[in-house]
Amino acid sequence: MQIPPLDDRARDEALQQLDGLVKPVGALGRLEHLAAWLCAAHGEVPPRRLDDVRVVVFAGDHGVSVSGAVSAYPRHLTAAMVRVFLAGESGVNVLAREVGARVRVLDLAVDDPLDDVPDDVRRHKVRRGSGSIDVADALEPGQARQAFDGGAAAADADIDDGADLLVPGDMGIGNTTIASALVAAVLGLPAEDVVGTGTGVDGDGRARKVAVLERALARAATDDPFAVLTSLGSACAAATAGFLVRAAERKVPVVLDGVFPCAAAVVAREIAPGAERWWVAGHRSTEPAQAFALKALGLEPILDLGLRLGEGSGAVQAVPVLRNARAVLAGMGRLADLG
Ligand SMILES: O=C(O)c1ccc[n+]([C@@H]2O[C@H](COP(=O)([O-])O)[C@@H](O)[C@H]2O)c1
Ligand SMILES: Cc1cc2nc[nH]c2cc1C
Repeated sequence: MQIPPLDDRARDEALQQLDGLVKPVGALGRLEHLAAWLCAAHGEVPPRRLDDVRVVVFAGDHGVSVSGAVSAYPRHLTAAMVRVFLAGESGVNVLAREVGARVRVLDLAVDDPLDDVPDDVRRHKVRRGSGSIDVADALEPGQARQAFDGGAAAADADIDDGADLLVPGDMGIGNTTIASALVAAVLGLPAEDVVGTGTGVDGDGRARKVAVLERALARAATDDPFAVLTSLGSACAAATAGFLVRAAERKVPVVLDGVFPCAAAVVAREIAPGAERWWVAGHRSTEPAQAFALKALGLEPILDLGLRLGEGSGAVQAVPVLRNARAVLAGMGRLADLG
């Protein structure tokens, strides 16, 4: 897939202008790098405002959560949370409202008919629950591509509607096991290194997750990124990858969230090398797999608040920082004008 480059001239021009603002050189730290990144993405100095921010929460279930062994919470909470997102009462709904971002939820593979929710929510639904990766492929042949295209269509819809910035969110009991599997497979890491405690499992729970992952990694075909999504991923992981790649293709910056979107990003970069240049990391999650993913993508998280909620909740809190980065470059005076 062809990913457009960022504008290095705009980046250099931005860095030069930042050095000339009424402050010691470099005094705005990483805010300066973020401002220069936005200039490179927009191809202009200063960059455009980031007024229209959209979060898409990809929701789905996994075979690994049926036994209740890999999460601190039961599987039916995924469907229940879809209704909470629709009611505007989830963590990300509240945090997004504070920054004026819109949130929508898409059911890719929730194990519930959800026939009480608007049809639009289910328009990209691939199946009810992905397969249990320790014993079978997560997806049937063709479903990874179908979900990837659904995620790309979701990005297209928001971009066509005027989005300046996109945020992929996730909701799915068992998601941290799937995210760890993707990171381990793509980066060649052992299960023991990538598995975390997710929603809050104890030591035994974490050991069960490691065992599930070891069986999955021993079983799975991982020769290309779509094979990885099919064998170890999920409909949501494939959709998130499609969302990320399409945003990059259309030159719309993305703020990544926690472990699940970052794991999807590692796979998406295999599908579309260079797409990662269009993404920033919103925050550092508590999951080890996210740290490995960010390192591999060359991304440094903006915030580090110990969050482990998912949903896009960390990424939306980084949006004001990005807006501030643009504002200082656009609004501060110049040292040269002091005389
Ligand atoms: O974003 C993170 O890093 C993160 C860390 C731990 C848990 N979560 C959220 O919790 C759910 C997955 O946790 P688990 O324990 O069921 O794998 C899923 O809905 C995620 O959005 C998210
Ligand atoms: C209640 C709840 C809300 C969530 N949001 C994202 N993951 C979640 C997991 C649970 C259990």
